[in-house]
Amino acid sequence: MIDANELCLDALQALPDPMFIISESGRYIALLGGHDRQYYHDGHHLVNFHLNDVLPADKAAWFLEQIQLTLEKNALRIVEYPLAAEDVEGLPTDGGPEGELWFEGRIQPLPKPIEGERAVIWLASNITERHRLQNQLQHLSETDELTGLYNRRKLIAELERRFAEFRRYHHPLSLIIFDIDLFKQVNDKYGHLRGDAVLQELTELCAELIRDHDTLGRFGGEEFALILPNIRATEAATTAERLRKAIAEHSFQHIGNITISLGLTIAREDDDTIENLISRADEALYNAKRNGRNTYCQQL
Ligand SMILES: Nc1nc2c(ncn2[C@@H]2O[C@H](COP(=O)(O)OP(=O)(O)OP(=O)(O)O)[C@@H](O)[C@H]2O)c(=O)[nH]1
Repeated sequence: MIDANELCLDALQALPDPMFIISESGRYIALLGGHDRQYYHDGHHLVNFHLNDVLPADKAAWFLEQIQLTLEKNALRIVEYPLAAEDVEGLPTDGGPEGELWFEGRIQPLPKPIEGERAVIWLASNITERHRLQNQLQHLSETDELTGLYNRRKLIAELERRFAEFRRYHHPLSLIIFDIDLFKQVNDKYGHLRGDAVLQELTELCAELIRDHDTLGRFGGEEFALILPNIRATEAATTAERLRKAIAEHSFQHIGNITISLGLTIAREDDDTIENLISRADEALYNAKRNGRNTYCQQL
């Protein structure tokens, strides 16, 4: 006949992921499972130590906060966090995965106190590979393949974020939309691949001319957008002129000189959405084209 207690214990010991039992004050009460050294280090020495004894202060505080929140909610909580073997005092470094690992922690309150203290089960699954893929996917979904710049989707999200800051804190915000003049002729004369190379070279040139917190992205086709937070209209106009001049003076590989036209606007108190900003910048760009190209116009 099967001994249910023995089976339970065997099953717990064989858990693929480490299961910590941690008290409300942060003491490791027990550790079960997690024996595969391909995914986990041996953390058995942690038992009876306190989170503060073995983790850097900020990490220990974060773990304690998660335990507290779980006990308050009295329900399962799922968190994701990075942790490297070097972060954990006394962890044997021979064997076990290297570098920063990402974990999913499934934290569940225990029904009864242990030695007078409330406690949780903290099941830690190594999700490093999943995390890496998620990052890669996110990067792909936000990036324009040809230029490596933010794509339209990410630009819109970034503009939304900056516009919310403008509405909330009245931080000034400018938007420049620019596009290459007569780019169709470049493609027709030199071919699409050379045209692509121009888009890449132009990207590198522009990236050198903007501030760290400005956001440059490809809005679509040969159209780019530059989001300039915390800048006055006059400074944004200086940036527009700087870009225009730098492009006009640059000799692009194989094709020589090209020019761009730019439309500039700033966020206004009566703007309801970023669509207002985008359409004013577009209008300004259209005016720049009408004014003979290789220039910038503003629609404030
Ligand atoms: N090589 C290349 N060309 C592109 C890409 N995206 C858009 N284009 C080209 O950009 C050109 C845009 O042409 P138009 O909209 O007529 O504008 P334009 O010739 O630049 O003229 P203006 O904007 O009026 O100065 C088209 O020939 C598109 O094929 C791209 O990824 N690579």
